[in-house]
Amino acid sequence: MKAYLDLMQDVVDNGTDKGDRTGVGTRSVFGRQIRFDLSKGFPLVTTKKIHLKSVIYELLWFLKGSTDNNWLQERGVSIWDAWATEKGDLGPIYGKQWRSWMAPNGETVDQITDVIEQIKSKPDSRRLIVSAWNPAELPDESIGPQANVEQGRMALAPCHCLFQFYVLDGKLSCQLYQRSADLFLGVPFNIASYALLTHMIADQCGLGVGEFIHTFGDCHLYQNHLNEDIVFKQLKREPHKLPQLLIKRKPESIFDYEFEDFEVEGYEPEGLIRAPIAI
Ligand SMILES: Nc1nc(=O)c2c([nH]1)NC[C@@H]1CN(c3ccc(C(=O)N[C@@H](CCC(=O)O)C(=O)O)cc3)CN21
Ligand SMILES: O=c1ccn([C@H]2C[C@H](O)[C@@H](COP(=O)(O)O)O2)c(=O)[nH]1
Repeated sequence: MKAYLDLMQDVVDNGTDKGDRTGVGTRSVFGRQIRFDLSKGFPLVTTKKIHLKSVIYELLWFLKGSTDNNWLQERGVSIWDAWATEKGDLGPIYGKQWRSWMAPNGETVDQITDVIEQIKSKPDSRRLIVSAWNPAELPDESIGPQANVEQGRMALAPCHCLFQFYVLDGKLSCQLYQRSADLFLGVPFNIASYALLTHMIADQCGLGVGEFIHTFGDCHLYQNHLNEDIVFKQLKREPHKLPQLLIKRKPESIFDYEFEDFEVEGYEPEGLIRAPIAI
């Protein structure tokens, strides 16, 4: 995970201090890319402990097409609590756009089913894309997350907003475009989530895994993470060897995986580093 630490150092060294929507303030760079060869191990950050359980349940929740925070809460996952309404609604965020994007004729598009079908039938296609960026359902920035949800809009605009697959020599690669990236808290989750998704889709399509390529727009460190207890503490740590992902079962479809199907072997991280989240 040296690439991740190098990117963090790059933002510290070359970033510009800049205001942002949350009012916390960031140090930010624009336009970066890191890549991981998924055949060499599972890219789970080792310089602090990552709560993989939250990552796995969040991905299964996206794949179910759910935007109901109660489903996550029932499984002990609280990462979306700050954006949900009292009833647990998050508006038409990722799960909705991935599985039931609203078409003008009133029908819905299941982008996940479609992209898997395309990977299987047309692996050379250059259109193997899933987009969560639906301008018609973006939040109104002048009001808060819950008020947006009450108006039928997304609680938060998609950060990991578009991904594309590529098949070569029997291996599946995935590239993500992330328009906005909270490098300390969000990005380790995003890397692990898309690496897991690539493994699952490769499994379903009878392919091996290639690379995960992570491309960033506004890549930032929040000002309240830029201190000796958080970012600089992590930058002093040496990355450990990567763990291996084991998928113990191949279900009928991408939508039938369960939490217990995944095991990560050999994960020996440094200790947890807590940090405040910008809302
Ligand atoms: N500012 C910000 N950063 C994000 O990364 C982010 C958002 N907002 N809003 C929407 C989602 C929610 N995500 C989150 C939210 C919380 C954690 C977090 O607190 N992580 C802790 C604890 C993990 C846990 O409880 O499972 C960590 O140490 O990683 C991570 C990602 C990612 N997204
Ligand atoms: O998966 C995610 C979701 C969110 N983030 C971060 C990126 C930003 O710090 C905030 C979103 O604020 P915007 O003003 O909408 O850009 O959340 C992330 O890193 N990963």
